[in-house]
Amino acid sequence: MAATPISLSTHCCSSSSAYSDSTSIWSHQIPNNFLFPKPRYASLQFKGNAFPNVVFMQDGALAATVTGLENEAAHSKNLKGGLMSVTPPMEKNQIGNFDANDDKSTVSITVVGASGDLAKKKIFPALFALYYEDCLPEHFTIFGYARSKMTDAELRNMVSRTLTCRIDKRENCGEKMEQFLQRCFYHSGQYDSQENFAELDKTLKKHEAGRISNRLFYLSIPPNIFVDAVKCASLSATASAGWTRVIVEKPFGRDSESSAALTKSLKQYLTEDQIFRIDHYLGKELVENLSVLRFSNLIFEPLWSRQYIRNVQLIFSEDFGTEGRGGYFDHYGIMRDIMQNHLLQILALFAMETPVSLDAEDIRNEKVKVLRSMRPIRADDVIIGQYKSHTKGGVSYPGYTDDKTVPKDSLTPTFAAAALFIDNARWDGVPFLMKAGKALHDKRAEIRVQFRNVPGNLYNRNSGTDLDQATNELVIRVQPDEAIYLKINNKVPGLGMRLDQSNLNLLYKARYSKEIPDAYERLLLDAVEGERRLFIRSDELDAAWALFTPVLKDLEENRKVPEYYPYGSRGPVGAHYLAARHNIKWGDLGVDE
Ligand SMILES: NC(=O)C1=CN([C@@H]2O[C@H](COP(=O)(O)OP(=O)(O)OC[C@H]3O[C@@H](n4cnc5c(N)ncnc54)[C@H](OP(=O)(O)O)[C@@H]3O)[C@@H](O)[C@H]2O)C=CC1
Ligand SMILES: O=C1O[C@H](COP(=O)(O)O)[C@@H](O)[C@H](O)[C@H]1O
Repeated sequence: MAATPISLSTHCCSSSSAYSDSTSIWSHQIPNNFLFPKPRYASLQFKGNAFPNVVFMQDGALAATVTGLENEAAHSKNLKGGLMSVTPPMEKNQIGNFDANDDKSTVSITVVGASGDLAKKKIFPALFALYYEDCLPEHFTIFGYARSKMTDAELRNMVSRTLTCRIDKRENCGEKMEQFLQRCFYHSGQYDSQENFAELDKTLKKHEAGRISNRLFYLSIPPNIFVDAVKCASLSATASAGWTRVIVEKPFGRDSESSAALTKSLKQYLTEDQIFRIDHYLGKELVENLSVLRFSNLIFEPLWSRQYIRNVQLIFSEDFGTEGRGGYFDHYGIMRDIMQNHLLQILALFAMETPVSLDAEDIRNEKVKVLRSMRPIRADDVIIGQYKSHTKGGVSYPGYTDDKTVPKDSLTPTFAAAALFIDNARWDGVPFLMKAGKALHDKRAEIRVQFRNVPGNLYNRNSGTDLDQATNELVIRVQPDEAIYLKINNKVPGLGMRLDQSNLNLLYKARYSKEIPDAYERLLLDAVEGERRLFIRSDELDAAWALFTPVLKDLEENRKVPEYYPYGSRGPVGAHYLAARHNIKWGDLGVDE
């Protein structure tokens, strides 16, 4: 039989082929004893065949689904039955970006700042979850690097206290934890010492045992030492044969100027492709789902414009203060901590045009375009607040400036609300309201899309229901209790004609029994796989800072005094005035919240 070109790609943990690294091989069939990287899925796209068939291979099984064929079951059976063989035989390490069964290469993940809060809280637990789900390559090692003196055993002890198992999968958890911890090591060193990084390099090499080394450095350190650490890692501990990547945590500067300077410094040592700027909100399930909702359902995209959408609200609130992080926070404030990154990233995904494909560069190109179409925020369109102490039920909650690491006269906002505008054909005149605050009455992150009213208002005439007050609203609740729900008007059952508003509700925990992975799991896996779709490109960052820098400068230079709100309240009343100026009511005040 003549050979048929097929392109083969692998991706982990999801049966949907949102992205892939492809390797073209010439073959007409695949051997039934071929080892596919467990539990990743491999998709084989046969080109030049009569039918557009895609074969998904799961857990090494030869076929789970064959789409595009008339009789899927029969073909799946045939494939399982061993009709397949590869000519020429394919090397295992030809698959995708890495092959979990690949004996020739290894991935070393170094958590720089391993003794810190984020490493303990998020990074090590996410790495364990990936290990638990068999998503890490066969040969991997995790290194903790920080100045603190620790032995491997002490690091393992520290890490073990933070690990938990998936609620829905507890089998072998203790065993898996033990195996994971045996892959964790510690190296103590300074962040600005090339010598210390050269020692780390030696230790990494020992563990890599002559395999092709791929290295991922996670900078979980304060931003003022990012460049030192990158310099030393790049000059003294770069992978010699494989790839070297660096995950950089926010903040990426405090304004356009400092962000550009940081990018310039990082690029002295790394190419843009090696820099993975993390915004963990992009790794959240419902934020990922935003594009799926828009681009895979016919009913939403046609409504996604100024023609039907009255306003969009991006809301973030936490029911605790800056506890423990006041020192960091005071230098940044809520607009830099939450709005300029997390909320703006969501806005960009929400408002961008349809990308050419789901490839990282196509998506990021669209995000940059929409960000560059936005108007820099005006000081008039921003209100700021700061929480003050409050006693409730005999418990007293501290004010922001009660934190010992915060100056007593600090004017740093812990709450802000802003109106943003996109000056393009799709969104002209539609207010995008953002609201973010700490020490509020609840914890939530959501996107609310308020639609325009129904023209004609037939039911007002006939039954006295004012539909102008009962417009449709689509809510994408990012957390907690992930959900997508749509408020619609319906008739109250009975002989009369009375209207009611109800929710069409997709509540994730009711629909899916599987636990939702933490954002850091997805992002770490993507970084290991070289998938950049959910990381911020430098031009995106520039565009984001261009929107916020002028207003931040204005507020700070004029020492604008924040509106004080009690700990645990709904925030400053100014947020309502701001919304009212745009003829809008915040959606999170309703009964469905
Ligand atoms: N914590 C969080 O929830 C979040 C953090 N981030 C970002 O992640 C990064 C790490 O955050 P986090 O873990 O909270 O930070 P930490 O303040 O806990 O610092 C991490 C480690 O860096 C070292 N370190 C701290 N201060 C200094 C200093 N002045 N000079 C040199 N080394 C220092 C310490 O290790 P040692 O002394 O052992 O060297 C410390 O354990 C930061 O960029 C932060 O902005 C982002 C989102 C959330
Ligand atoms: O980046 C940050 O995010 C957290 C909130 O993250 P979440 O995943 O718990 O919603 C916020 O508390 C912190 O101030 C900020 O730096």
